[in-house]
Amino acid sequence: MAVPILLVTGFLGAGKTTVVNHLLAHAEGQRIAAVVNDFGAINIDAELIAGASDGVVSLANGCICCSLEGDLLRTLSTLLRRDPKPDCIVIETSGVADPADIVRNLMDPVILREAQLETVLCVLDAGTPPSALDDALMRSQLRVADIVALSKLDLAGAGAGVRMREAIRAQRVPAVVVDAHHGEIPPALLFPAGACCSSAPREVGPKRPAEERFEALSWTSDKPVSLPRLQQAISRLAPKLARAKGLFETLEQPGRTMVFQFAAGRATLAPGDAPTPGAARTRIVFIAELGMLSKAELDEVMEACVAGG
Ligand SMILES: Nc1nc2c(ncn2[C@@H]2O[C@H](COP(=O)(O)OP(=O)(O)OP(=O)(O)O)[C@@H](O)[C@H]2O)c(=O)[nH]1
Repeated sequence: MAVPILLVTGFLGAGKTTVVNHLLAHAEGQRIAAVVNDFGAINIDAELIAGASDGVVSLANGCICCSLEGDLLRTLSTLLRRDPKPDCIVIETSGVADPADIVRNLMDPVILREAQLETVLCVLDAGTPPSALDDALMRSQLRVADIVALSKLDLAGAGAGVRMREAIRAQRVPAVVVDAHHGEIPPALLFPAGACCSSAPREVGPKRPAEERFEALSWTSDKPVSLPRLQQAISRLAPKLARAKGLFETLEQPGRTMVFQFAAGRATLAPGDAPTPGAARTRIVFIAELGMLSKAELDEVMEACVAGG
């Protein structure tokens, strides 16, 4: 019996890792292997996924729909040779990935013999302006989906779910639309029992030329950051950012890792796990549209956040 694959797509910061985390935390004895793809050079997502030490494979510094396509197939082959085999595999794409290309890559005959794409889930921030669904990348992420999960309904305000459903319908997206409060989606919806072998091969359109639209810039330091200065730095950088995320220690609370997230113009901080041995104390990835932010500007703004900066 082929191992079912769940492909999780969605725009930068939509809530994909949150969904994968919830799924792994509610695996109920299922062996779920996860492959996470970070567009930036630092594997932030792998560290943010529960139980990252076993079962989670990170592919960073590129996109599995184009530059890391071979790595994805090799990783899947390795996962499928594990003994015992995983019961299912989750692939979390980066927010800039075109899932149609990944679907095409998963049609590789060697992989197809043992693993089959079961469900494509697109996570969509319910606060996304409906006009943004006209964007070519978002449209591609929605079109290939079997299920669209609306995230951040708690932030989007009354009526956002209804408005978003209408906007999705207007795009003629045939997917089922569900609410995902903080990543909560019933696992049975994502891996319907016994459905795998019966699913028909998917049709994928012609390959689109890779569009270099975003770039990821990393900033690391072995020093902890000053929290107020970091807040100032993020306010300065925010207008230029599409997404940022990172792990760091603060001067105010040394020895504790904080998780920083910036998505859809909103920044949050939360306590993280214990510091990772051997990793830099501060690791932040910034994603911006090409040409919006230079490394020199980023370094200048961020260096002011560390002790003595
Ligand atoms: N309030 C609220 N926050 C959410 C919800 N879902 C996700 N988030 C937050 O949104 C931010 C981005 O979520 P992620 O799950 O990291 O998003 P992502 O799509 O994996 O991001 P990339 O992989 O960088 O594209 C994090 O701060 C999450 O905690 C939700 O339903 N409600």
